[in-house]
Amino acid sequence: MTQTNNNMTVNPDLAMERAKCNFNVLEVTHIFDGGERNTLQRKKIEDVALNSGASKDALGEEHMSPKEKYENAVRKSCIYATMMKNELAELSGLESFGVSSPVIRRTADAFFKEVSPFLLHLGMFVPTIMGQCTPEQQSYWLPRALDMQIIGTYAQTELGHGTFIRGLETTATYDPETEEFVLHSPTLSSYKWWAGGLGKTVNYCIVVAQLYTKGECHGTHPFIVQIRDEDTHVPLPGIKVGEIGPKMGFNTADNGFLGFDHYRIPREHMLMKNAQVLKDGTYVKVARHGKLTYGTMVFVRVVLVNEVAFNLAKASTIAVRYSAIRRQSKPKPDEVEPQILDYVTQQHKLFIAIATAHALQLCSTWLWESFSAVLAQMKGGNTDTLPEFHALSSCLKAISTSDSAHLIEQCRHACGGHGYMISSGIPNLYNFVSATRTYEGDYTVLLLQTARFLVKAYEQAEAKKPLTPTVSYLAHAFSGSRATWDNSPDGIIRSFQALAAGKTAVCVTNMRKRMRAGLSQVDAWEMSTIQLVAAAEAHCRAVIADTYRKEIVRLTANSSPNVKVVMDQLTTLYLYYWALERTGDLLMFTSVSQKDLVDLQIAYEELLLKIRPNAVGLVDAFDLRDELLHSTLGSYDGRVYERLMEEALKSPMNKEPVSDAYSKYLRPMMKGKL
Ligand SMILES: CCCCC/C=C\C/C=C\C/C=C\CCCCC(=O)SCCNC(=O)CCNC(=O)[C@H](O)C(C)(C)COP(=O)(O)OP(=O)(O)OC[C@H]1O[C@@H](n2cnc3c(N)ncnc32)[C@H](O)[C@@H]1OP(=O)(O)O
Ligand SMILES: Cc1cc2nc3c(=O)[nH]c(=O)nc-3n(C[C@H](O)[C@H](O)[C@H](O)COP(=O)(O)OP(=O)(O)OC[C@H]3O[C@@H](n4cnc5c(N)ncnc54)[C@H](O)[C@@H]3O)c2cc1C
Repeated sequence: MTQTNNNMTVNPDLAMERAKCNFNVLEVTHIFDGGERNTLQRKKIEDVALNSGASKDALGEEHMSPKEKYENAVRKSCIYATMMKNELAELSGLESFGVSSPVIRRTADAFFKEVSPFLLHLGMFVPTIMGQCTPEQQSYWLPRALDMQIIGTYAQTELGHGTFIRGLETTATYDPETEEFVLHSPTLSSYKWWAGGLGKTVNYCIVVAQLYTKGECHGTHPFIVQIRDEDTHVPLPGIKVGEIGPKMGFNTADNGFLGFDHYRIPREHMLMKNAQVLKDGTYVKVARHGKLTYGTMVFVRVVLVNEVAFNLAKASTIAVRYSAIRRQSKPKPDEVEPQILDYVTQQHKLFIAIATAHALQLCSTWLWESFSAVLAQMKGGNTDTLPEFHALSSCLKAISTSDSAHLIEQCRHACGGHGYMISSGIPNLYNFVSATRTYEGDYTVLLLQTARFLVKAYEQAEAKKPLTPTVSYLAHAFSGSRATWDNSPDGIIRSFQALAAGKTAVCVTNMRKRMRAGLSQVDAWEMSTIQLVAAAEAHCRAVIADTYRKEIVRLTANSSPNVKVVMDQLTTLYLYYWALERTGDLLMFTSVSQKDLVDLQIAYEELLLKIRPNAVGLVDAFDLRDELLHSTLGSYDGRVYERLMEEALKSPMNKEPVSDAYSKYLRPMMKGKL
């Protein structure tokens, strides 16, 4: 039986859940939007972008051929880009449209079940122009790029190398005679590979290549390169470009390959903010830090934490709403089948997903603010805070993407068979987010970057030198005794820090032992990398836990009592969950006893029950319109079975009563005539 609510027919179980929610949902929405004003502004943007129906497809994307899917994605990208230039630019209060605004990103998702072929234009091409060009170069390129007169991408990765940027093979050799760079792909493995939009969409790209001048190699540098004619879109002579083929996801992103045959570009097309080549070929280093050319990657790593938090919020909304309407099994024979959300194991799967979406959302805002502070200092020529920020953004990118991918898959498990339907929305979310664990720096590789910083910080702590804020806890690593366990939130956070310090200490000790036994520093490091990755992960979990807790306490200082309670319950759940996931480590590095852990498990289970009545309210607070969810299982009205059937009937397979395959193959085979 269904119930009508605000002119909408709502599943009665969902209506009941909403009736029993005991906190003000809108208040929580405001917290995560950063205030009521932002919520109103976001809703206005969503109304303008989505109410016209321009985001809808006549035929579901999943039923289109690859070519149709791509063309449809370009069509909608153009509609959305035009909206951004016109209606949305003013509404979003952005000086330049689109660049990294989470609201604009969020709204754009309504237009694409997978991704826009313009993602790299806005996500990396424009940010590279902003971050790597001189003011003169910027004034030439930025207006054209922002106005979409040119469309670009970021072509760094090659067939042979993605992680090891210093190993890239594409060359850019300066010719002082003509004042040009000659771009060349000397081998098959030097072909650029993966850049989004490169296959068919863009006419420009940022190319990262080894710079040679006066016979000397100066390492990788970025160049802006035209690859297609601005009018006909035909690839220019000397350019070999195409699309790389079907992938697990990102199938509307036309990721491409690109090779150069002695292709010439003007000298001014080297992005010269951090290093320059003068007309006579003299190389001049401008930047005070050698890794500033990696700046766009750092920017995207920061953005990605927000991006995956948003996608996890979507998956948890779908799975929690579905779990409220789905009834299964009969543990008590005299009662009706329970909602699957009543099973404690289901709550264990789902509430950590909600808490993690909150934790990552708040960490992403905090990380963005830290990034702005680092950029402001660097503007004044001070790069002192960059190593700590690189270590921080690396581990947060690695852990947030990996945790989100894992939890999105867990949300799919929580939806049983129906979660496997494309129309549930979860497979597309998983395919998108699982890629984020690899691109923009692979998980292991980035955690090893953080580990480098941790080891150095540990050595500084050992020498009683001052420590930077995110690793200040390492100063307590030398007390000689195990950290005292205490199950208060602050106590658990201290234990997580003790765990990170303990793991780092083990790594340092083992590396020193191995070196004393004759291993080189490089080999001793390599042999310790499993533990170094674990130390960096532990550090990151301590940072996330600490930031989440502090931010929630700060943001709910003036909230109504029930909002305070439910937010406190979720942060506590997050801390208990990770303590229980790491019991072995806690036993190694803190004074926790077996009894403490048994008690903690019981406290965790009781907490799940306390959160249970508010579960639907908590996902409603993400305030994700149906257009953003793209889900038969997660829509606000909970008409799950009706939607599943409606979607099934749209399948082209159902257009004819008997498939052609019957007369072609089945019948002859069954009649013995094949
Ligand atoms: C509508 C609006 C839209 C907005 C968009 C919104 C959302 C979407 C967002 C994004 C777009 C979407 C999709 C993106 C698709 C994916 C794009 C890509 O993948 S682009 C390619 C990315 N590639 C990588 O990330 C490569 C990873 N590799 C590296 O980063 C490096 O090679 C390395 C692993 C870090 C090693 O570098 P290197 O060999 O040069 O350095 P080391 O010798 O190891 O270290 C020396 C030293 O330098 C420090 N360091 C390294 N990197 C940095 C850095 N970035 N910043 C500061 N410092 C750095 C390192 O720590 C060492 O220090 P020390 O220990 O002191 O010696
Ligand atoms: C969907 C998608 C979109 C992309 N878009 C772009 C784009 O627009 N532009 C662009 O330039 N690139 C893009 N990429 C490429 C992406 O940045 C790289 O794939 C990524 O950086 C990983 O590099 P790799 O593929 O070389 O992996 P590899 O480095 O070959 O990794 C393979 C394995 O080796 C391990 N490994 C590698 N090095 C080490 C090490 N030093 N220590 C320990 N383990 C190691 C890794 O952990 C991993 O398990 C995209 C990739 C994907 C999947």
